Amino acid sequence: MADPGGEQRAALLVAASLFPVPDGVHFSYGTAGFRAEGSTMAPAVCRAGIVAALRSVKLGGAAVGMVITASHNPVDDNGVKIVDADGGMMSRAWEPFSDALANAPTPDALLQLVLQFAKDEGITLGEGHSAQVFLARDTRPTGEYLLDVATKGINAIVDSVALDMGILTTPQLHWMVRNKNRGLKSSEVDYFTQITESFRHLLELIPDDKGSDKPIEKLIVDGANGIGGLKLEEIKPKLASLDIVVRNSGKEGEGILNERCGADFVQKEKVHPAGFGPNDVGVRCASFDGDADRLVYFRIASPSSTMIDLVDGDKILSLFVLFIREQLDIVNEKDSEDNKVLPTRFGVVQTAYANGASTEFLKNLGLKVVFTSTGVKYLHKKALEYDIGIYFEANGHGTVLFTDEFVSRLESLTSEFSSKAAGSTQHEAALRLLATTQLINQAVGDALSGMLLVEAILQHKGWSLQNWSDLYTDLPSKQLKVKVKDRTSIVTTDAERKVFQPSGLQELIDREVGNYSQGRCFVRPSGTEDVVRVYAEASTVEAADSLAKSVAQLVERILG
Ligand SMILES: CC(=O)N[C@H]1[C@@H](OP(=O)(O)O)O[C@H](CO)[C@@H](O)[C@@H]1O
Ligand SMILES: [Mg+2]
Repeated sequence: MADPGGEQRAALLVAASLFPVPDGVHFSYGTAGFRAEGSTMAPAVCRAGIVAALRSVKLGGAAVGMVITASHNPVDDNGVKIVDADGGMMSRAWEPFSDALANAPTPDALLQLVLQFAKDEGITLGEGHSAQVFLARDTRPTGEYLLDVATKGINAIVDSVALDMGILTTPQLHWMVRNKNRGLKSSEVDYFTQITESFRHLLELIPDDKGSDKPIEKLIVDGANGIGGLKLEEIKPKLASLDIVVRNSGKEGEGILNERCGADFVQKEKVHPAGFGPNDVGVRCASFDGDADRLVYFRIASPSSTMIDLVDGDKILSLFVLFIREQLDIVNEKDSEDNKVLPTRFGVVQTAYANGASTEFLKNLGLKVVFTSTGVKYLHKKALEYDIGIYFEANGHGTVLFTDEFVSRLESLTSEFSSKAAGSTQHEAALRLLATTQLINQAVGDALSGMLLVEAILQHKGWSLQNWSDLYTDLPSKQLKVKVKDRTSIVTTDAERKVFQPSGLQELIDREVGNYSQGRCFVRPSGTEDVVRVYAEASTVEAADSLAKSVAQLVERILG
């Protein structure tokens, strides 16, 4: 490459020496970016800033994002995730470079890495390029400091602009980056307007003979003491058609971020979050995680127990699938199978953690369900292959993606209907689909926008949480973590559902599974923790527990 010049070299050397990597520390850009105890994150965050700015230069100055968050992890942790110009996760092709840069042992090593990478990628530095990086953080105490560190990293690429968007949910920043690069309105106010207006529109489109005439029942939202609750409080006045109470709202003094609350806690422990109790029995409740990109629903079953009936990501996916399919069927009602006005390739994407009963339910609807490895970046990429691609992780992260081509077909169809058949059922169904494309965050899973879509669909169908929950009954499942010497010695295949190495382990797992009715079990190394995860499903709680336990013992025995 052309020599970037002394100013650029000096800027990189200064940034690297400001935040050296301590001996013995190793950062790894995992499924959720870099994550560690917040006070140790500065070297990784600064260098992620350099990566983000380089990414923007590479993409001709398109906006790229950085979010300072550790999601559902404890309040003292923090992390950083890079958002690509399309609003999704950073291209996986850049992860090895991000890893190498975060761990560069000396300023000179860092400089050499950048120079080499810029050369390999054809990035020309120091020649009047432009780069812009949108920054956001969640409510963690180390957030402000790390945002400043990130800015220093971004500024180490000369002529880059770091734009602080403030304290936001992770999906808000993804949405802003996506919209900005599409030349669309991209401020936080625009985000709120879009989701609240499209929600209102969906409610207006509920046919008079549909929905329930009962008053809307209260919804209690667990904000995980994070940013999602604060944002929900902000838009509550615009959601007059909902009776929302926010608990663990993130307001000063209400509780500690993610501590015994939030979507991750609720989904994994299957008990109600802190701040909920016997008075809430039977009420429809939702839970966000700390950065509001996960959503689950639940209901406290009895005053004498902390146990809940969980409505997880798989059931949210099933509800969305039913609604969207119903609208598509109405739009296409008068057409023969091979001559539809709105032919649609509809794809449903899950991971191995999806409850087997949900997959069965979706297959019984005649849908093809495809599986990917764990992690949003895999699911999202797969879902992009369809006109409408819908994905969810059981833990509540997911969304619905519509191709631009599909949205423009839908737009022309709605204008055609409005001139020829205004107010017809077909016209209204097409408008509902269009409002859905506006409401759901197409950059990434979003608890706020996902919750509004759930609420709109429940009202449309006149359904209670019970009706929704009754779609199918989850198979009992159990997850365990096993600490081993080297988790990477497990290599999986078939979307992580089978062990490939060490050889022989899969056969032993199969033999165990064979002992259980409706048994299913898989093991995989976590991408975010130093553990091997074991997941088991069977026809009873005891059987699922026992299968998980036996397989965990196998893993321990073989991998130590
Ligand atoms: C079983 C489980 O919940 N795994 C989570 C967890 O990944 P692991 O690779 O399992 O540690 O964190 C990911 C990032 O948040 C999330 O995408 C994924 O679903
Ligand atoms: Mg999260």
